[in-house]
Amino acid sequence: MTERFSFSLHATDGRARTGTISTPRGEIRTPAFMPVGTAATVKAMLPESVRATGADVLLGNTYHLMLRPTAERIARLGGLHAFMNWERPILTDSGGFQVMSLAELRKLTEEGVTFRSHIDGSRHMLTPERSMEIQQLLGSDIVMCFDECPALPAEHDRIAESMRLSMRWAQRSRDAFGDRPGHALFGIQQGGDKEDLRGESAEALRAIGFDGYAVGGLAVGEGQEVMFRVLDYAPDMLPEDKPRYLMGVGKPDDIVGAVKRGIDMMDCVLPSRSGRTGQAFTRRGVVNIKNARHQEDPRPLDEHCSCPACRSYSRAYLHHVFRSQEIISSMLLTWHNLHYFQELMQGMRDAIAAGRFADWETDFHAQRAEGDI
Ligand SMILES: CNc1nc2cc(C(=O)NN)ccc2[nH]1
Repeated sequence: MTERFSFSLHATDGRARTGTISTPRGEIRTPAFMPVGTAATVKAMLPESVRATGADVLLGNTYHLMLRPTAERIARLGGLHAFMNWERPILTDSGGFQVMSLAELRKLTEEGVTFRSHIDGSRHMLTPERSMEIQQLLGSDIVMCFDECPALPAEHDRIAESMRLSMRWAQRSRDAFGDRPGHALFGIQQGGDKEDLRGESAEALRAIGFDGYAVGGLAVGEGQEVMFRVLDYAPDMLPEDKPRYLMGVGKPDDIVGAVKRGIDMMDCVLPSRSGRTGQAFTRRGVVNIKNARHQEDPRPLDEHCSCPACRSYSRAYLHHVFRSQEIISSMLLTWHNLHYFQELMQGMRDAIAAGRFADWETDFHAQRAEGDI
């Protein structure tokens, strides 16, 4: 068991990399997909079920937990790991992104953001210092800098102004985080889809020095083509010996394209959220289980899948429990989707280690039927 945080690369294939992040709470195999546990739970899943899908690390949301039940209460109860019964690594975001997308009556200043809770209208403030305090109260293993994430498309000057604020906040986050062996602080590169601004941001973060570096400000409406164009240069601007984390991504083909371009970690609500809306991801594409064509289909979602949904239930059954809004519908489809996402990551880790990522990617795209299946 290591007392420190470290990252070691095992193999590269083109720009794709595979490695291990070692933390005091366990190892993270990269490239890694992090299920999102917003309110101290991965919705519709027990923690042991999340582990059974192959997840090494979860994401927790600072914005939600600071509002309810509050970071102070979670700290009094022993921290987020004990509270939610997940003893492996947890990465928490800083709250910056969600305060801009969920909170009401937001006011942004150099100091930070004041806002009203979307739950009960109570007034709150997030600053780099407060965000570090909250993430420390939660007991997070990987802490994210407090930053601002502009929506795209946006003008160069607007993106520049936002990125430079985020870099000043990155320094304040670093100063407030202090020296915490075994805990990591990740900086977040901003700069939208502007290569010069992405470079300026990377240099600013490198000068401050972080344990890992996120590519932020993407998957905010720019579309896959623009996102991949940015990923054609942005990750390589970041230190190659540290983990690179692409925030908020994504669909399976987004994930494959990001790993191909040097990304080591990702998180997305897609597998869990879409599971609750009846969307099942398979190697051949998406199954919309609510579609009437599944109502008497005795086959599993995916005959090659070993998850509980595919081992023991038919599409007809999944169609029925979804239509009936039965709780087991969310349980089975979420489990299946998280299992599929982890299988995708394992497939890429193996392919990169064997130097056959290009063949694996060709096969990945070849298997995907057009449209619904
Ligand atoms: C779903 N898309 C998406 N983009 C994100 C960007 C950030 C970011 O730049 N934080 N500083 C965080 C979460 C995101 N989720």
